[in-house]
Amino acid sequence: MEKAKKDSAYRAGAKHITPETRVLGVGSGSTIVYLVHYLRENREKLHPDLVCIPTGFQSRQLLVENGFRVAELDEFPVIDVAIDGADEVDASLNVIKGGGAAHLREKVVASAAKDFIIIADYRKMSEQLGQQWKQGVPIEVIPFALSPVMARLKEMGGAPTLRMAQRKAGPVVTDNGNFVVDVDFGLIADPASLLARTKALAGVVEVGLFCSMARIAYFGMADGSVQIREA
Ligand SMILES: O=C(CO)[C@H](O)[C@H](O)COP(=O)(O)O
Repeated sequence: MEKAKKDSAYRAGAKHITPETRVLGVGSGSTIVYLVHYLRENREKLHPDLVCIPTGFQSRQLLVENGFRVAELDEFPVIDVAIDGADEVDASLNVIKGGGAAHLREKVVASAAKDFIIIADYRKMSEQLGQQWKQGVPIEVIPFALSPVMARLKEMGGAPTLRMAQRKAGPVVTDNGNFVVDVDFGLIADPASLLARTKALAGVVEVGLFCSMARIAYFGMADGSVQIREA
């Protein structure tokens, strides 16, 4: 599995991070660690003034520890390329993200990017969302709105669960001070419609459905190959 993650990250890095890439969005998760390894091992191929915009605390730390310059969107509101992991990717390149509770900032960074690329291992590849990722769609909710949002999600046919922290009593609290509700909607026939309906609920800050955003996805496969899906 680690090899598959590394293969996808290195292939995408070699293809999409060129000497012209000045501002790079760097996502979150375990696959992204390999992208930072790629950057570390290929410094001579990078823009001399490369600036990285991390999507959260984890990738920020990782980039700083490896000697890369990190900045905020205030300073660099337009990103050349953003690369991020995924929890599931369907045949049309709709993506579920938020397994690491970072999808709000991940979506902001992806939206600011001229090009958004996904890296993942083969477990994330599916035909329809909900096939592989059984944990549900991550939805970031302000704590004040938790109960009404949970009730509305049930009315919409979902099975919501408040994500609980490990090694801390109580719920997961995001980098933005909010809660995450994982909502099982079964197989998702129309991700864009589900995104619109869930995002419209008062108190929902962001939904971990990324529709019509990714241009290309790289999947590291069990046999050592890398499969590519393009929008
Ligand atoms: O969306 C994310 C975090 O919110 C991650 O990108 C997603 O969970 C994939 O993580 P990993 O690379 O560890 O499988």
